Amino acid sequence: MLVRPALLPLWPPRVKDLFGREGPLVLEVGFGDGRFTAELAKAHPEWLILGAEVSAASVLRAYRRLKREGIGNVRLYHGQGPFALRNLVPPGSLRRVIVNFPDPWPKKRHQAKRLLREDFFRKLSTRLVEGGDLLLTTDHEEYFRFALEEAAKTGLYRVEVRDPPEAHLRTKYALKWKAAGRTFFHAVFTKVAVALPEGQTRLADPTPWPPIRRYEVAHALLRGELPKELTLAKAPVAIPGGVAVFLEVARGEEGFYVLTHVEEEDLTQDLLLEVRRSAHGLYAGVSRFGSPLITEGVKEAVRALVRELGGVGLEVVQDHT
Ligand SMILES: C[S@@+](CC[C@H](N)C(=O)[O-])C[C@H]1O[C@@H](n2cnc3c(N)ncnc32)[C@H](O)[C@@H]1O
Repeated sequence: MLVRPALLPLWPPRVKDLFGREGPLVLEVGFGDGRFTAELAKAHPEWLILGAEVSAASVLRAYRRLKREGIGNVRLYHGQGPFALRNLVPPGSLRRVIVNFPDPWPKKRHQAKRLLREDFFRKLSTRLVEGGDLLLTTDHEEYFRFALEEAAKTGLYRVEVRDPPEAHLRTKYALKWKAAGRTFFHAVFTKVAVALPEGQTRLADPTPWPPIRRYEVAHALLRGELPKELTLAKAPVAIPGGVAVFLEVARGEEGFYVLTHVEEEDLTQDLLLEVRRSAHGLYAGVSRFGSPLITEGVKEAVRALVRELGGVGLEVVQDHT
């Protein structure tokens, strides 16, 4: 029931491989405790529902609920909605996206963190089927207006403002805000066109916004003695579309573990890099711990680590970064 992208041989996976059968595909972003997801799955047993949620505690809660209720047509992904949309959903395949009570990020300086921005609506158009839609329900009027404006900027959606369907008012947050006497807002954004890459008048690329590229390995072998201490620059390293930061270095039996934060477009990972003895020399590269996704950004972080090791006199003999 849990989707582990690192273990999938293909991005995006075929719908049949993910769910064991074909069917109308629906994505819910930010499913929280999963009570709405469970109700939706039971009300539409023919639907295939992929949920994305960044909170690990919520994923666990939803996972237990779905298991308890014997629900088989839901897959849960622990991570960002845009990541799921980009890498787990084939282009032109989504019937519906559901967003119930998205985090509103009310402060002006935090608005870039909002999910329903112009860029998201553009990308979404590449994954929705013709006539596919996004349903938004929220208690936050300012975010609601913001989402309407952002979608309108794209010219890719027909938007209808309606009363929220009853089922969308039974989520955990809906019940909380109902008890507080809040008003609810609901809109249906129906795709009428797909975003074209700049300068193009028709869609030539069969996979607009292609999935993130993954790699098998990211390591180097170096000649020299393992240093007694390893001190790495704390300054962020620029990587394509983001940054990497070495947060902490810990000493282990065979060498050092470097807790590394890598932020790329649609993907944020905290992973371990290792500098340790191996049968072929000193290994500097990604640790398998936590099955990280080896992306261009992760490779760039390894390159930065190798550069630092070069600075303390270690010489690269094999470079697989
Ligand atoms: C206010 S809660 C609403 C939860 C649930 N939909 C409900 O109505 O009870 C917002 C949820 O969205 C999740 N979330 C926020 N940003 C997200 C993102 N980019 N991708 C996936 N989940 C996200 C949060 O962890 C949180 O569980």
